[in-house]
Amino acid sequence: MDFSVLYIGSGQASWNGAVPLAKSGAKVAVIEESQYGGVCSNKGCNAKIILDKPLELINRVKDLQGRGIDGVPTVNWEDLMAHKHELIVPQDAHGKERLDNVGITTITGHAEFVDTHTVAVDGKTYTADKIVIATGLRPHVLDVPGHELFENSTDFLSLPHMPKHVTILGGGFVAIEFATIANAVGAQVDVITRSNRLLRQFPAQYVAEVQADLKARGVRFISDMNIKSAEKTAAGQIALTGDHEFQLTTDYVLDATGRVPNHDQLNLEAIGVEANQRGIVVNEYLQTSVENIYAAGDAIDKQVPKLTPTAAFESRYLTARFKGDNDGPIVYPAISEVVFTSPRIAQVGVHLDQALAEPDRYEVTEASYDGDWYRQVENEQGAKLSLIFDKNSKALVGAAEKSNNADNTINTIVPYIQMKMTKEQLNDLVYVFPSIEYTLQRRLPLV
Ligand SMILES: Cc1cc2nc3c(=O)[nH]c(=O)nc-3n(C[C@H](O)[C@H](O)[C@H](O)COP(=O)(O)OP(=O)(O)OC[C@H]3O[C@@H](n4cnc5c(N)ncnc54)[C@H](O)[C@@H]3O)c2cc1C
Ligand SMILES: NC(=O)c1ccc[n+]([C@@H]2O[C@H](COP(=O)([O-])OP(=O)(O)OC[C@H]3O[C@@H](n4cnc5c(N)ncnc54)[C@H](O)[C@@H]3O)[C@@H](O)[C@H]2O)c1
Repeated sequence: MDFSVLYIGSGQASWNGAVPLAKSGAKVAVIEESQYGGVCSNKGCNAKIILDKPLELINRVKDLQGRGIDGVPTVNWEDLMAHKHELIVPQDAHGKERLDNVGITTITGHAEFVDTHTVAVDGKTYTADKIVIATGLRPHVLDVPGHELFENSTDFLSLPHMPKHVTILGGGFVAIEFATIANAVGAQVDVITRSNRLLRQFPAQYVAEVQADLKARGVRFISDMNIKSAEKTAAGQIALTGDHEFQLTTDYVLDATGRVPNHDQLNLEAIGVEANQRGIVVNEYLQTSVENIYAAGDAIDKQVPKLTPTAAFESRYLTARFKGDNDGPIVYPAISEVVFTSPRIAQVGVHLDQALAEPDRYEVTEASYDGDWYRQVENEQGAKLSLIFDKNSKALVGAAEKSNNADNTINTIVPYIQMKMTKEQLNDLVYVFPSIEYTLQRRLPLV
């Protein structure tokens, strides 16, 4: 065999495990057909958070108007985009170097299976004892006449000029995060959804509040609407039609109707790897229906969120398994999530909606930060934290927050929940004062 382990794809689900595996002496190869480092590094999380940063700052400045700050700056989209390019363009080369530097063989091109131990790239074949499929997802394309006029998340993250009127199809992460950005940069934003519920992963109450906030800032929501067609107008705009004779003319359409697995381009049927429209089917060891072939990251059909930290966790799990350090099944920890709206919503552990629906099992305490002197240093209004306790064990089992600092608060809570920390242990943590963490600690039932 040419290699001990061969990874298809170079994203978070690949390099987080491949690098330590190679360092331990294994003969490792990574095949990448596009940019090294995958979606998060090149056209996902990293690029998005750069575009979000000025919004976050501006929101904080707005909250302090007349309280020490006069005047609100505006976003210069072209300069911001240049800053984004400067940081993101080198990621591809860095991603390859990270692999080359530890002796991993990098192969650039599209991989397809020949048999269960052999993969072909541009007519050349490579063999390996074990193969890890880490091929991720690509944007879904809404199947309507004229869809070629739509752009996707990758296009938006390199948009040279912000159009006057941006229309977004979908109500998930990408749709709402990018609606927040386009609105803050000054575009008229319309969000068209086929149902009336946005961001299904997050607590209904907090999502409704974020939506109301976006509406107040001028974002229009058109719900229960199926788009039927798109056409270019004589003036160069895009004319959309939908249910009940709906018509809308706009400058730009972002198709944010989800992401689909790339496994349809791997010749899996020929070698018997089972897959469906949600991803590759794996067992509790991340093993596919073919014994020596594994899968990790967004590529797999799984219940846990398809996020960067889960992809990295799975990659590290596989490395521990391949090295013989862990022969048990994958056990997912408490997984935290955040949506980068302004304010943000973040959560970890038991879902707030589930906890509210099961009052016999869970106790939920909701606290508004409006009366909290430290959080009011920033004068943010309407920030809220829900803590979820198991009624039997009294343990903290979940939390959700809506605030500008929600990601930080929830990160602080992650170890409390994951380590099942007791009241005594929580009481023993000494945080910096004043700080968000100190403020949060005071909300927990300590001694
Ligand atoms: C706009 C956007 C914003 C996001 N923001 C966040 C965020 O803020 N936080 C967060 O946690 N997650 C975020 N995500 C999700 C995150 O990017 C993914 O969960 C993560 O990238 C998954 O990593 P992966 O390695 O499984 O797949 P990917 O990163 O998709 O990597 C798969 C790689 O495989 C390659 N490939 C596919 N098929 C082949 C083939 N046949 N041959 C060779 N190579 C192939 C692809 O080119 C790609 O580079 C975001 C996603 C998007 C699209
Ligand atoms: N902050 C973050 O962590 C973050 C940010 C962006 C993306 N992501 C990840 O990227 C992935 C993709 O995000 P996304 O927003 O593209 O997907 P998503 O699944 O979150 O949202 C897709 C949206 O499109 C709608 N939709 C699907 N098919 C449709 C159709 N035929 N017609 C109309 N609407 C349709 C869905 O109802 C949903 O509202 C997710 O796995 C997410 O975890 C994470």
